Parts: sequence; C-alpha cells; structure tokens
Amino acid sequence: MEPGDGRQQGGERPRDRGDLLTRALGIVGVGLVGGSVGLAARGAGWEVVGVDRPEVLERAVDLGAIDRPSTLKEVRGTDLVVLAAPISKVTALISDLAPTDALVTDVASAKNAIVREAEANSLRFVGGHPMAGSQLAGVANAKPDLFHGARYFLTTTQNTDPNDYREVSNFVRELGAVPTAVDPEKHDLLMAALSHLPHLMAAALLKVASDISPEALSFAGPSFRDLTRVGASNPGLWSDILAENAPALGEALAHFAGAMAQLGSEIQDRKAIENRFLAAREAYDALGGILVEKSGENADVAIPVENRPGVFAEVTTLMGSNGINIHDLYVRHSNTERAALVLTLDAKAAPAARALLREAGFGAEIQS
Ligand SMILES: NC(=O)c1ccc[n+]([C@@H]2O[C@H](COP(=O)([O-])OP(=O)(O)OC[C@H]3O[C@@H](n4cnc5c(N)ncnc54)[C@H](O)[C@@H]3O)[C@@H](O)[C@H]2O)c1
Ligand SMILES: O=C(O)C(=O)C[C@]1(C(=O)O)C=C[C@@H](O)C=C1
Repeated sequence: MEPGDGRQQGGERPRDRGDLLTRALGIVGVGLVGGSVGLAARGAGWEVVGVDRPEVLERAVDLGAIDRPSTLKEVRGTDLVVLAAPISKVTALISDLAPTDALVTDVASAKNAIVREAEANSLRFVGGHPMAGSQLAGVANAKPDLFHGARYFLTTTQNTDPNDYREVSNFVRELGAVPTAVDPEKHDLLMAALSHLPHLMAAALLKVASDISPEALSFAGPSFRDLTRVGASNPGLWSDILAENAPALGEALAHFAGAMAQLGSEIQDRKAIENRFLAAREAYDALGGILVEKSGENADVAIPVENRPGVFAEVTTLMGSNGINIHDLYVRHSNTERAALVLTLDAKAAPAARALLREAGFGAEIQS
C-alpha cells in the first residue's frame, strides 16, 4: 500500500515528510501495551502518533513511545492503526473510527465481539493479541522489548483479506513477536483456560489464605507465590477482560469446578492422585518456554543438563568462546531434577555446536 493513495476518509496523513518510505502508525490508548508497541515501532522506523488523555500523551512523548499527540480523526489517515485502549472501549472506538480505509488492528485479550464489530463496520481489520504483558499498567511501564519472542495471535475469518493479514503479521514481526493465526472463537476459548481462569484462580487462592487469618499470607512459600503472582494485576483491566470473555470463561470455570470436585473425591486414593500428578507433570512439560519462530535459517539444539548452579553459564560460555551466536534459549522441564536447555542457533552453526557440547561432556541433539 502506498501512502496518500486516497484512503483517507476524514483524516489526513499525520505529516507529509516527502518520504514515501516513512510509515505512519496511529496508536489509540498509549498505556502499557500501546506504549510498548510505540517504542518498538519507532525503533523499527515508523512515525508514531498517539491518541489518549493529554497528560498520558505528554508522558508518552517524553518516554519516546510516540512522536506526537494526535486525534481519532487524524489517525484515520495513517497506514496502520493499533487500538490499545481497555477492552471495553474497543468496540466503541471501532465505530468511532469508521469509515476509514486505514488498516486497523487491536491488542485486546478477547477477540470474538471485537472482530464481529469491525466486520459490521466494514473495516480493514485483523484482530491481534500479544501473549505478553505484566501486572503493571500505564505508559511509564512500557518496554520496547515487551513482545520479544512472544506469541502474538492474529485473528482470521472468512472475510480476512490475505494482504491485510500479511501486513499486520509483518508489523508483528517488527515488534519482535511471532504471529500465530487463530479463529476468534477458538482464541477466546483458549484464553479462558490459559489466561483468564488462572487470573481468577489467583484471586481465589489469595482469598482462601487471607480468610484463614490476617497474617496467613506472610507464611507463604514459593509455590503459593508462583500460583498467585497475577493476583496483583491491574484490577480495572481484569474486570474488563473477564466480563468481555464471560461466555468462554463460564465454560472454563465449570470445567475447573468439575476437575476440583473430582480431585477432592480422590484425595484418599493415593494411586489415583499419583496418576493425576503424573498426567499433570506430562502436561506441564509440554508448556515449553518462549516461542522461537522456526525458519530455514535457524535450528534448535536441545541439551539435557542437570539442574545445578553454573550449568547454563558453562553452555553459553562454550558457545560464545567459539564464536557461536545464541539467538534465543529456553528451559524445558524446569522444575525437575534434570532440565533440557534449548538453544536457537544459525542452522549452519548447529552441527559445530553439537560437536563442541559433546566434547565437553553434554548430550546434545539438533531438532528440526
Ligand atoms: N496488560 C497486559 O498484560 C496485556 C497483555 C496483552 C493485551 N492486553 C490488552 O491491552 C489493552 C490495554 O491494556 P494495558 O495493559 O496497556 O492498559 P493500560 O491501562 O496500561 O493502558 C490503557 C490506556 O488506554 C487509555 N484509554 C482509555 N480509554 C481510551 C479511549 N477511549 N481512547 C483512547 N485511549 C483510551 C488509558 O488512558 C490508558 O493510557 C487491553 O485491551 C488489554 O486487554 C493487555
Ligand atoms: O504476564 C502477565 O502478567 C500476564 O498476565 C500476561 C497475560 C497472560 O499470560 O495471561 C495476560 C493477559 C494478556 O492478554 C496476555 C498475557
């Protein structure tokens, strides 16, 4: 798409820099996620304008998350618009933004209703959702590398234009994330189980322990902390997300209640509980770590290592001292006695890395 090709309906390009290669990005809602998009996009050469409250935009300019403040009317003339306001505001923003020929995406944590609204307004729309974030809010907590290596869902429906999908997925790669196509309904079911239910569970666990006595929480160990970290999430954001995904979350909650009741009925049956934990461990092992996009140029090398201090440094030093660049690394089975350290390397360097690792006494396999 060329800038200035007559797409603007009620909007102007933010700035005519006489440079056809400068791409203009409009971000509506410059908070934690919108600000992180802005920082990453500016780093990738986009001109970024933002729409939010004046004090937020002032801060966003100071932090380098946007080039300058803008308006909803003006962002209609940008090449790409990212809606990054709270989820309950997104459907209204879509109808306020229409009509526009700009390509529009969003970052909201539930997709079905938003995608339907965009299609009803005939927007060029590809819904988005980065699987990265934090319990913090606001542009002050935005980070340019928030999306690095993260899965980034992009919704597809029978109405999705393949060229629009390609443009948005290229943008997602520029943010450092890995695009993953998903049907909006399936996305919401997955998120109910993988994100929304865990947030509710954290709130419930914190309540159960707090109800025992006021000081109960001060006795908590690592397992309770691991399970409840997201209980400290932004309350406004989460009441919004959960309400938006209520139908799918209802299903996940019913399933969870059934699973808890089943476990409760088996507590005295040691064999049954042992089998439940064996199944749980297998499921946990399948979680993996950060996502690395596989291309013909990269290969993963999996190295079984003991869970002991210094072992990762031994491996990374071995690679570094032999001029082998590690693009990414993650650990599988991180809570067991042994772990698998997985390195992503240039495919050409993988055989040499395997030989070096084996010489140094590590098992190492190349995975395609
Ligand atoms: N926080 C996370 O971990 C996370 C991760 C992935 C996706 N998301 C999604 O990202 C979106 C934003 O979340 P966040 O964590 O960045 O929240 P945030 O509170 O940090 O930022 C939201 C921003 O939107 C602004 N805003 C509110 N109403 C607006 C409107 N009508 N027009 C323009 N701006 C408006 C607010 O002033 C604020 O600056 C949500 O839809 C959420 O579902 C969040
Ligand atoms: O890391 C966190 O704190 C998150 O909650 C991130 C998290 C999640 O994994 O559930 C939360 C909401 C987003 O929609 C995507 C990712």
